[in-house]
Amino acid sequence: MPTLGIAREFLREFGKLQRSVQDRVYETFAKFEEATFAGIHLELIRNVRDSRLKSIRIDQFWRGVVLAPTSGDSYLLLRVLPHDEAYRWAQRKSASVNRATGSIEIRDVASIEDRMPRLEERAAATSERLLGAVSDADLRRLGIDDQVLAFARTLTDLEQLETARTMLPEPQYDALLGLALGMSPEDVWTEVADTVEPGEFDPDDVTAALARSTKQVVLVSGPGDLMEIFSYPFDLWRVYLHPVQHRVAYGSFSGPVRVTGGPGTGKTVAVLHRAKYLAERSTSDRSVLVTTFTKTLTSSLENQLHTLVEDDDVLRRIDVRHVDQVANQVVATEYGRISILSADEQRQTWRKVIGSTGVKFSDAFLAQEWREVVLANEVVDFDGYLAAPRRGRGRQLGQRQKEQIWTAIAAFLDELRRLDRWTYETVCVEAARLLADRTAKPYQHVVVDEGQDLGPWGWRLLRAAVAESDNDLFITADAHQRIYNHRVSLKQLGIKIAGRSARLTLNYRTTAEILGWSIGLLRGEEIDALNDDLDTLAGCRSDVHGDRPLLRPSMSAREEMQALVKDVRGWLADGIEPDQVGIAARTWSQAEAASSALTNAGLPATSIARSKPTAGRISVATMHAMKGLEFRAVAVIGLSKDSMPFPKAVTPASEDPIAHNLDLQQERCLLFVACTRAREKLRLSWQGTRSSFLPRTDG
Ligand SMILES: Nc1ncnc2c1ncn2[C@@H]1O[C@H](COP(=O)(O)OP(=O)(O)OP(=O)(O)O)[C@@H](O)[C@H]1O
Repeated sequence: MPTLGIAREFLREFGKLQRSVQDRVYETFAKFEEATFAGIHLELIRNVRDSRLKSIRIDQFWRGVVLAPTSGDSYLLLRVLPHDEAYRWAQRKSASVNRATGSIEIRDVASIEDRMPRLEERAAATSERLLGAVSDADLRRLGIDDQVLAFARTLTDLEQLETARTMLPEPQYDALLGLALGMSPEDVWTEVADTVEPGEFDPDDVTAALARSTKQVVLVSGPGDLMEIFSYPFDLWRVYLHPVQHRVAYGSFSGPVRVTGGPGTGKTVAVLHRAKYLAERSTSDRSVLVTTFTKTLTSSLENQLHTLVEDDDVLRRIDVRHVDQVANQVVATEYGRISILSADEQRQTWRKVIGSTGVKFSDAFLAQEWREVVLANEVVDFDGYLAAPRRGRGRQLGQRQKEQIWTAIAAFLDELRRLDRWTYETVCVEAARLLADRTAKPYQHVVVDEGQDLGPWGWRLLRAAVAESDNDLFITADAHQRIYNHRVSLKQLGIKIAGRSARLTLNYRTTAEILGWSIGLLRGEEIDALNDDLDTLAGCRSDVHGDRPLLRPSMSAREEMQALVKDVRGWLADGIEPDQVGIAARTWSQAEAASSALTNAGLPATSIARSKPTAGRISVATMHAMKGLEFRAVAVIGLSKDSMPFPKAVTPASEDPIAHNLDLQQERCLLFVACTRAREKLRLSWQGTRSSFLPRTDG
């Protein structure tokens, strides 16, 4: 029976073809099961370097380029292009089998040859080498062959490598990029090894190579499968996972697992598949909790689970709710309905306490001290407070000051009790206490997305909600996207992940240009990764290329809004649907202003603080609310010196230098989150002087 493979890279292009051409592509290949390709009629291409590359007629103008090995019955569809372009494309390419992974790879052999003399000339002028620290033996072990090795040895900077991306065979490019971005050969090997089956590879056996090429090729098992793939060319995550995603989502583990990875590397996708895997093996309803920290994210997880899981019985076993909802339910079941203080009411309560006790600290300082020292360390009395570590707090306090603070905190808690009111934190603390005493836990498995933003009280609750057992907790997190100042150590919270960590590095969302630019915003920041270790973005990369981010200065707020309306119109005119456009602002009032400007200009816009992203409407939101979402085009507005970092969110250095630096880091992370929501277009604007976070030049 013939095997048909579709190059994943082609699928993205397929999604952009006209509907009529897409239909013809489907019709051409839907017959593959009944006819061998000899029957479908492959045409020879003249002057081709690799005679296994043939053309197939799609319609009068369009041709497919197919890799059709001389023996066997396997075929790989590589491209669909207008006739002449398809021929030119094929004439420059050749196929091979990677030595390390055994997977199929396509290279632009003609361009590599064309590029070599210039690179050699430049290399002769300097002793600098991009991969000078890596030995030939390591490169070969990672699958680099003779031609690519010679090429790699001439490289003197990262840009030369990046511009060669479309020429080099993908697995070899990935390995070189990982090394160039600072990964060790061992780390690169760990990634490569995930895709390798032990044994020798026959370089001529294309059928076996296709089966091994899960990263590059989607294998089609029949017309139904083909229809499914062509119907969701952008939703491949439902069916085909990166090997690391697959290993973590479909493996069995003897305890909690942590998956880290930069933005867009498929952590949420891993969460969704994990929930499906666990629910399929579970027997009772609502036994798998899928959770995160906000309402918008929770509803987005719920929608995606409905896309992934078709069986209603399996869906019923999954309970999607955010951590505060879980806590609320536990506490309300015990005590009846509870009432939570709003942020404003909390501030007023602190101020009242300051008035009655006469302490000389601000309400913000006391609230932080309570959360980050008292609650984080489960302090219950003054002696405990004296002994507690003050992680992330820089201001030194003497015994007398601590006495004052403790008096204020005790008065605040008395006031909560007197009013019979709660805060989100106290609900979590109480829920964790109630659950810790129970042997029958509410869940068999807990799956957490965006774990970097849960506070210690949230983690204690989740730990108490599931018994310590195999596959108890599955956690994804990216500390670079931490937008609330919670610094936790999972180890200290009783969540032991030693030996059960994985890192995702391939970004599926954002173009390399947007990702690289956004990573630049965080350069030099040391960011801890939930477990007393540092997180890293080394190796985080994207294979898709596009425009560089656009920086748009304005003289006034009015001018900034006018330019925004103009650029958004341009995106819509280019065919980007309104619901694929996101506008992010640092503050609520900036978001409101943008929403009004767009609406007044007749463009459909919705503020997603009030409702979910809506079909047919542009989403406008604060950067916080953008978390976890993605859009084809994103405008980040209001990036003036006075708004970003947002002064109210930054503790003055004079009050607490450590908190000051952490607050600045958090503001940078927030901008990073907003920028990495963009798939293809990113535009940043400000009025007057630009934020110090932005590069000084626009190039
Ligand atoms: N294996 C895959 N194949 C194709 N696309 C994928 C794959 N995994 C994820 N994606 C796509 O990549 C994009 C980002 O995925 P996802 O939201 O899971 O990333 P993330 O790491 O959770 O991102 P963030 O931390 O920035 O919110 C989504 O559009 C998703 O559909």
